[in-house]
Amino acid sequence: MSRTPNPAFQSIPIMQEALDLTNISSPNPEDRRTLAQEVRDACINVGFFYVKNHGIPEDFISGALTMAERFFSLPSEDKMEIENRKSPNFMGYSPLLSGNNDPEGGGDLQEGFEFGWEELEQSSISDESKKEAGAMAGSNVWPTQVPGFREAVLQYYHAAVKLGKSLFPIFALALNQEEDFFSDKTQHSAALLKLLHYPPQTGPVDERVIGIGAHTDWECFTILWQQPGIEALQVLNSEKQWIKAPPIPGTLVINLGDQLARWTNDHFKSTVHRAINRSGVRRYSIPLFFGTDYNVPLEAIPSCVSETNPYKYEVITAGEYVKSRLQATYNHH
Ligand SMILES: O=C(O)CCC(=O)C(=O)O
Ligand SMILES: [Fe+2]
Repeated sequence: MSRTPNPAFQSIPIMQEALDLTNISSPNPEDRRTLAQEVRDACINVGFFYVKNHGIPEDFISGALTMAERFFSLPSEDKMEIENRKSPNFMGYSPLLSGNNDPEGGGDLQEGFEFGWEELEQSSISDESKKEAGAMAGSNVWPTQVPGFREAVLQYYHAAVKLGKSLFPIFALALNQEEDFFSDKTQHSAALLKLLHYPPQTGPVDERVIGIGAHTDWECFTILWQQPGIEALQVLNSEKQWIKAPPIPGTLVINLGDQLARWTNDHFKSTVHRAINRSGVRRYSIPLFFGTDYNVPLEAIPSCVSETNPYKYEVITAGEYVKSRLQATYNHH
């Protein structure tokens, strides 16, 4: 694919008019292709876009938010029982300042709770499917102190995973590939959900310690729900300006991560972003990081490689890549 320089973006598409996902699984291929073209433009120019009619019911969102509020209000000792550093895959609770997404930073001023794929009905998880899902799945830890927590957050998770699964064919079309290009690579839903709580940051702010420091995401794409009414997220353009990506009611933000940048040899952008909560009140957000399966090698699609745009990345499996980034982020002390 040819590369033409693009001007620095000044706002996030499609902020005025979020991309309408009503046709995401339309039986009419033309509808899907039209959507894919819009996605393609956003992926090449910005790496971030808003979507509406995304299919996640509002009450699943409010259910997950309520549980996040209850969980993060627990005493620290309760939360530390499931600290992520006790888990081989960093599942569970990450306290304030325990993670550091920006190597130049002094820790992220957020606390989180992370988990991966799990059926709602616990009995139906077979050991075999856990094993195949690789080291990034199948070993969640749950707080025991908040009744209904697991069910409510898994309900949101499964709705968001469904949305993510229906986005993969659109990304494939946007890359001029067959719609099922990612199907064999996403059999086990390597999707990690993180509940995030950002306490307010008032007074003078040390730029090295903000809600989440400048970083890119590590998976293919992220489906991000932001709490309405509180601005925090900012996205870096090519002129090194921070562009606001405020919450817009009824929408979600989709942003690309490093795996899609690697699949496309940077044709699609994994764009640097950060969050700072200066609102004076607590802020919650819920990213779902959607990657390919653990053992899938991240190899550039041949049409994205040319003499003028040679291979940029060493091939590594999706799971090893994410795991190495988790280690770097949580072992920074
Ligand atoms: O809280 C947000 O708005 C962004 C979170 C984020 O970028 C992340 O967790 O990777
Ligand atoms: Fe992020």
